[in-house]
Amino acid sequence: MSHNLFVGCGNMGSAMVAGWLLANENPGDYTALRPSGRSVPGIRTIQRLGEIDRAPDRLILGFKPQQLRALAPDVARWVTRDTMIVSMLAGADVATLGRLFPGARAIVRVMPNLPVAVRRGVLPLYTPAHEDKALQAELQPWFSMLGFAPWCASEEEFGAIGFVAGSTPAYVARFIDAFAKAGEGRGLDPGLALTAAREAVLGSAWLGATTGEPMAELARRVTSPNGTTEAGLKVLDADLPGLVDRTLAAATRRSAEMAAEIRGEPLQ
Ligand SMILES: NC(=O)C1=CN([C@@H]2O[C@H](COP(=O)(O)OP(=O)(O)OC[C@H]3O[C@@H](n4cnc5c(N)ncnc54)[C@H](OP(=O)(O)O)[C@@H]3O)[C@@H](O)[C@H]2O)C=CC1
Ligand SMILES: O=C(O)[C@@H]1CCC=N1
Repeated sequence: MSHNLFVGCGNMGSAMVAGWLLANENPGDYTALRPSGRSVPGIRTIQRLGEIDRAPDRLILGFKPQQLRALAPDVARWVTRDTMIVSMLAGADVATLGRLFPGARAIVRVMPNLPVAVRRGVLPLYTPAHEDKALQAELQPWFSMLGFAPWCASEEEFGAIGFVAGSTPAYVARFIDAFAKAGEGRGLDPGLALTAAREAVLGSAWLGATTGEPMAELARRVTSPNGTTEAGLKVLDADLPGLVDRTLAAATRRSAEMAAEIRGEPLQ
């Protein structure tokens, strides 16, 4: 049994743990380091690395990217040739991770999103040893317990999928809230408006995933000629593609800034 040690297990680490436990993983195979002493439901939590009772096979970096350079020397002391580094740190590229953890068996990047907690996440994967089919075969079932876990051929592709999926739960939450607020503005009870908007988004994505049809076709099937949806889409279509593009561009810029900060380069 592999020992999976989270160094930092807050929002995202805890979501991953919840997903793995939901998939009937053995809680004894997971340990979380949280300096605050807060618990992670279902697994052992420690406050210092010195408290681990066995060497980790997979050491999962779950703290903030800005902490990487400060924490790496202490973490590296627990890395042997058998230890895999799994990094979920936005903006920390494999070259930087490789320099900080030179003795590791492998470096794997994952960019999960929050629905991993209910095993419906999107979690792109990248390793510089991506041609190593044995490594991929070893890890695929583990990550796939949490959702859609594609291996990326390049770090650029990994970054692009991460931008499409990693933050999307936050964007979708805003989208649902905007519809709920608009419903409230039209006299709906707030709870009813929120439930209706959330279920409509969930049902639409579910339907699209079930039929596999192009999103344009799904939209067409909703849109009666000269009906209400057509009138609404004329407004939405004028702004949404540009808005989404600017949103991802801002996240991409920030990721590049964070990568430079992590490498210790001065900000532009
Ligand atoms: N949130 C998200 O949706 C996503 C996050 N990520 C990445 O996940 C990582 C964590 O983000 P998120 O979970 O949101 O952040 P949180 O702030 O929720 O979690 C950060 C964790 O780091 C721990 N920590 C703080 N200081 C130390 C330290 N000195 N040593 C060890 N651990 C420490 C915290 O401990 P304590 O719990 O005790 O406070 C906490 O568990 C980031 O690198 C982010 O880029 C990637 C994809 C999506
Ligand atoms: O906001 C962030 O930086 C992290 C990475 C993707 C989602 N949350």
